[in-house]
Amino acid sequence: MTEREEARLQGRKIGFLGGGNMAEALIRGLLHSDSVKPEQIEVSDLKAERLAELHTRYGIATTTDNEALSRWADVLVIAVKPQIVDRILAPLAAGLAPSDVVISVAAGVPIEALEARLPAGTRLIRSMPNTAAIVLAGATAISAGTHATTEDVEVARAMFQAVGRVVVLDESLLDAVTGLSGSGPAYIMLMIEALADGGVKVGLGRDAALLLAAQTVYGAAKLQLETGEHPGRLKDQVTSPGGTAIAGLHTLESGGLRRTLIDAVEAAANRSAELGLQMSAKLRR
Ligand SMILES: NC(=O)C1=CN([C@@H]2O[C@H](COP(=O)(O)OP(=O)(O)OC[C@H]3O[C@@H](n4cnc5c(N)ncnc54)[C@H](O)[C@@H]3O)[C@@H](O)[C@H]2O)C=CC1
Ligand SMILES: O=C(O)[C@@H]1CCC=N1
Repeated sequence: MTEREEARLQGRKIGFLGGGNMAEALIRGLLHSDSVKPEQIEVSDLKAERLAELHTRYGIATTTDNEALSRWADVLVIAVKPQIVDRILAPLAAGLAPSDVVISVAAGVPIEALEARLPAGTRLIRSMPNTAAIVLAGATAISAGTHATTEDVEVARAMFQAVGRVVVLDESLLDAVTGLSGSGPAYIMLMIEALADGGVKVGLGRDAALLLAAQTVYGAAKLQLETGEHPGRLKDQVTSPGGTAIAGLHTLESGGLRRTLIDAVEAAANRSAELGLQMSAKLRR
């Protein structure tokens, strides 16, 4: 993150409404990256036990009062499950100032639906991060709401850039992002587990197999990101004529790995769109 981006977060009070997996990934990433101090973060949640855990781990303030959190925060991150977003928005109105920025991470909940439940003119950003934010390797897409300023987009960009990479996209593409990078860590974990199982099947110990599987996925991703080379070319560099890699690749092609991955992204994107329609209908009621 550049100094300019870091400066965008300086002194901002960031409130997380909902202290679950995604909120913790962002909090931990933000604190590890040193772009915010624990005094700049507060979390609200229904569960006192969960709040105590977050306080102990990160030294951040906590509350069970969502409205008090919205009063305190300059940047309010909505990090509850999509299904309950409709219930938590209206009570926040009294605590929101016109200069506050609201950032939603809720999968599938459209800007239009969120804005319908927030005070008129609320500066809103919709985002789709992923859990790799916890190790500063997140992938996030953000879209500006109707009243968000360029500066608001930059504040959101700085927040997510502190914990990984960011793209700014039109909202119409966020279901696609949810299907790919938002849900993607789950797909890759399945692959790491399966690769390690493969290693065990051919005689490796479980620990060595898991380490080699995870490091291979990490290294391959880093190789593509840092060289910017087409993945097909990088694949060819591993694949000698009549060699081992082509034998493995042939098996993956026979099993339909590419088609299955494409279908998985599409299925998750469709589910995100479906959730969005349900949420929109609920929020307009
Ligand atoms: N987990 C993931 O990989 C990703 C999640 N998201 C989005 O992040 C949001 C949160 O997801 P997770 O953190 O996975 O869920 P989670 O279930 O781990 O966390 C949600 C938290 O909200 C709290 N909560 C429930 N009702 C509340 C209320 N009325 N007031 C305050 N807190 C309340 C719960 O006690 C829980 O701690 C969802 O909208 C999801 O779509 C987005 C990208 C990736
Ligand atoms: O499955 C879910 O609801 C969340 C949204 C994006 C990733 N996981």
